[in-house]
Amino acid sequence: MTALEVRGLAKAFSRPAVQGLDLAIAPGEFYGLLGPNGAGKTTTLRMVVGLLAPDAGSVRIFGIDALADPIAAKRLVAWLPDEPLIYDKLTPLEFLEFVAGLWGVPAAVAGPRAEELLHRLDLWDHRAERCEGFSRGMKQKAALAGALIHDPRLLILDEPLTGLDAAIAREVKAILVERVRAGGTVILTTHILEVAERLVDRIGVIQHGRLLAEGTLTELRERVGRADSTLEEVFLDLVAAPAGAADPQREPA
Ligand SMILES: Nc1ncnc2c1ncn2[C@@H]1O[C@H](COP(=O)(O)OP(=O)(O)OP(=O)(O)O)[C@@H](O)[C@H]1O
Repeated sequence: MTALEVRGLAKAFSRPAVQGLDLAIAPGEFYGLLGPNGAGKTTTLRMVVGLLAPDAGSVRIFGIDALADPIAAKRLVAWLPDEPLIYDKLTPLEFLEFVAGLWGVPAAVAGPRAEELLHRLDLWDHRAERCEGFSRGMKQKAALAGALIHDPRLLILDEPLTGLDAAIAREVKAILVERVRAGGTVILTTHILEVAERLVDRIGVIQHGRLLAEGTLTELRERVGRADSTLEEVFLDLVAAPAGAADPQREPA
């Protein structure tokens, strides 16, 4: 069973944003979705987590049809948007208590988990302060703690490291890697290609709402014929190539 299976996903606003996208992500995989600005990454993920209705296609989360049974699918997923909203009249502890309640996590489980998350994310000393006075990075950390409080099987994060200082970014990366090692599935988007290069198992590159290339870094390097190059070089080659040119298995049009 896949953790996430997307088939023929499509969404148009004034122009097509996602065009017949297929993705299959295995349980325990750390997957990076990359693409230039406006490629359709956020639109794809918003459809996956049920915040946006697709025009066409299907989404399965651990075998559950997310369009037919959105509540069952959503129970397995946490979504951290790039600009998360938190209830900033609450303190981080109150926020986590509130979010845990929404997920039906028993207080005896949520309490210690909240404490651990706040320690790890360096928010413990601020646990009794209202989030409204927090910096952008602190709010982002509180939101990440909220995403982890119900211990989701599939964690989806949109640009999770933007705005975080180096120490916290490292801690967040460590938390994500630990989740994957423990069998969790993590999908993230990032423009920080060094992050993707070091963290993820597999990379999907999308452009104009279509999957341009997918594979491990080694596979992507082979595809563009650059054995020792960085992901940045591979990525720039892929997105600069005319459609189909980077794929040796594809017949020229
Ligand atoms: N709510 C919306 N209304 C109209 N157009 C939208 C909406 N959301 C996204 N789009 C358009 O869909 C396309 C894909 O946007 P999307 O945000 O998915 O890209 P992205 O890959 O996440 O980009 P970025 O890296 O800049 O965050 C863009 O052309 C964008 O302008």
